Amino acid sequence: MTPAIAFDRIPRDRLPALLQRMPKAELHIHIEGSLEPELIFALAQRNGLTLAYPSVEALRAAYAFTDLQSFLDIYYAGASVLLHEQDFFDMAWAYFQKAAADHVVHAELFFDPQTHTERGVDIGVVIRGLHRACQQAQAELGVSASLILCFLRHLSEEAAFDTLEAALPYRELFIGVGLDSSEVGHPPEKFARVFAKCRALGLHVVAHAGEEGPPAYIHAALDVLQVERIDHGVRSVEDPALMQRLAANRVPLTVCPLSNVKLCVYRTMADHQLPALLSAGLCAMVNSDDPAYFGGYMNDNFLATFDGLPQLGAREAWQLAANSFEASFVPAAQKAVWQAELDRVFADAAA
Ligand SMILES: Nc1ncnc2[nH]cnc12
Ligand SMILES: [Zn+2]
Repeated sequence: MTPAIAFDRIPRDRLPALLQRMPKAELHIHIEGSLEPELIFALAQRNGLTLAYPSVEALRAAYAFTDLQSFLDIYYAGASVLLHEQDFFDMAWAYFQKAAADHVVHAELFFDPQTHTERGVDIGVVIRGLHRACQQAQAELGVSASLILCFLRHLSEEAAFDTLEAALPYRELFIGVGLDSSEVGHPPEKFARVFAKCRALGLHVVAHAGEEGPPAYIHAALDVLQVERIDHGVRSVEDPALMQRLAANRVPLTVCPLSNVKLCVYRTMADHQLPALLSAGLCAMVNSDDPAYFGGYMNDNFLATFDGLPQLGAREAWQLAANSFEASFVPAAQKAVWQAELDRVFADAAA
C-alpha cells in the first residue's frame, strides 16, 4: 500500500539525492561480477598468475559486449584469479563497502561455485570466504547479507546435483539456489529435478529467465522450477497473459537496467521497459547484476535509469525501493523496519 506521501511535491532536481539516500535492497548481484579490474590484477599478482591482458586499462577496454555470451566469456576468465578463502572475502568486502555507501541495507549475493570448483578450488573455500564477508558487513557496516548458490545452466543437471551435494555441509551458510549463465538453449526444464530437491531441502529458489530467453522460459521457471523470483524477466512484456500472471501473484522481477543496455537487450536506456513493468503493477526493482563490468553499482543504476527514463519520478523511486524489500528473503518484521525508514525519507522530502 502506498502511504500518504505527497510525491508530486518532490521536484525532479531533488530526485538524484533522494535516489542515493533512500534505503534499498539489492537482490541481483553476482559477487564475481563485482570483481574490479584493479582487484583482478592485485589477486593475480598475489597468487602468482599471469593474465591475458597486459594492464588494468587493457582489460577494461575489453569490456565491450555484444550479448550475454560475449560478457560471460570474459567474466569467467576474470574469476580465475580467485583461489583462496581470503580472495573471496576481499572481493565480497569490496562490494559491501560500495553497497553501504549506496545505502543498500540488505543484499542477497549470487555466487557461482562451479566456476571455481572446475579449477580445483574447494567449495568450502568459496563459501567460507564469502560468509565471513557477510558477517563482517553486518557487524561493521550494518548491511545485512545472505548468499544464493547459482547453478551454471550451460553445464549438466548432473553437475548441478554434484554441486548441491558438495555444498550441503555448508547448508546453513546459504539461503537459496539460482540458475544463471547462458540462457538460450538451456531452458529451466533441464534443471527440474535438482530444483525439486532444493525445494525439499527448504532452500529458496530463483532463476534467471527472460533476459535473452523467450517468455516461455519465464512460464517454465514458474511452473516447473516453482521459483519465488525471476531474475531479469524483462521479456515478459512480450506476453500480456504472463504480465497479468506476474502482477496478480506479485512475482518479483529483479531487473538490472545497466546490464540490459551493456548486453544489448535494449539499445539505450530510453528503450528499457521498466516503466511498463511498474505501471502494469509488477513487483520490479533495480539491481546491478555485475557492477564491475556494466558501469556501476546500485546508485549508478538508479541514476542512469531515472536519467534515461524521465517518465519515472519520486513515486516510482519509492515503489522500486519498496519492491526490493517486499521481494527480499527476510522476515516480515525486518521488512517493516526498512519500509518505515523509506517512508520517512520520502515524507521528509515531500514536506
Ligand atoms: N546477466 C547474467 N545473466 C546470466 N548469467 C550471469 N552470470 C553473471 N551475470 C549474468
Ligand atoms: Zn544476473
